[in-house]
Amino acid sequence: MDLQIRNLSKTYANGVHALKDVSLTIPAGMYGLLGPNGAGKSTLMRTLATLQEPDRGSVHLGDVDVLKDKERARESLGYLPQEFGVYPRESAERLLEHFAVLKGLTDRRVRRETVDALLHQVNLHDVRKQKLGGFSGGMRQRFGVAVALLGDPRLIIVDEPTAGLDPAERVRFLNLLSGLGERSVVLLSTHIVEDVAELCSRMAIIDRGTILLEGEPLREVEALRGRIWRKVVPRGELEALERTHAVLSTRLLAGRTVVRVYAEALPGEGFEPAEPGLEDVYFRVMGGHGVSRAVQPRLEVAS
Ligand SMILES: Nc1ncnc2c1ncn2[C@@H]1O[C@H](COP(=O)(O)OP(=O)(O)OP(=O)(O)O)[C@@H](O)[C@H]1O
Repeated sequence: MDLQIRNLSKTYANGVHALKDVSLTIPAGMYGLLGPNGAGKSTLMRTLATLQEPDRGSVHLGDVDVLKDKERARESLGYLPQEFGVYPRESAERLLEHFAVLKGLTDRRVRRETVDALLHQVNLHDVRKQKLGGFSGGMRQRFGVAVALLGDPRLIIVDEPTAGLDPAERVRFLNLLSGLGERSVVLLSTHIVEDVAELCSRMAIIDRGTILLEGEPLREVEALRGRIWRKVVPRGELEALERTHAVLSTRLLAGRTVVRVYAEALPGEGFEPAEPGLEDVYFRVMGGHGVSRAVQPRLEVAS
């Protein structure tokens, strides 16, 4: 069962063209949707989750027409939004039970077993009697996953889940997600490149409503092997270098600037070959799209 997205377009009332003819085929497994803020990720996620309408296009999950048959689609859907409100005075166990009733788990025994298993799965069983108001950000996110997993969904949508989590919570949360992707489509939307690099077997990069790249992270990284170079440069030289080289990214390291450059062959004196990473793929694809950021990647090479 895969998710087929065809020619989705959406323009908001204020004229923002948030999705421009987006088509993707997403197989079972972890799929990363990567893009900067405002790229259109949430618009796409909310559309797939049947929470808003596109202007054009179609979405099929297996044989379910998601946009036309929303009721059926919702039965196979689990959605973890960027932020969700919880009832702070309820315990994790009680609130999950409540959501289970809403999801149609009416048999008391089955419901209890399901809730119990989910609390174990997201590692909240020990704290199931505690009030959600006292939970950390990571615990809330894991509770959100338990809610999203009710009813054994075929499509799990997770929108920007690791923003605001501390490193230990993040690792724990990503491990939890990676266990889900075997039978279902798990769609992870994020602006954090490492989340995708660590977890996803396939991915797409989106910016300004357009898919810029679709593929396998490992393969895309390998394709850059031998073409990524690094150099430590004094501050004053950076600007000149950016005019003559395809600078992908710069990073401050102990007061000096480390520059990463894309080039088919040794780009000049003082450069050394660097191990390519998904961040290089990302910056290379984003280059030339006029993204405003402190360091603007430039791909044109002056003659
Ligand atoms: N309800 C809305 N009305 C008008 N414009 C909107 C609305 N929702 C989103 N937008 C605009 O559409 C574009 C895409 O937004 P979207 O939230 O889908 O991006 P995103 O990739 O999820 O970014 P973020 O990580 O910031 O949420 C942005 O320019 C945003 O300002």
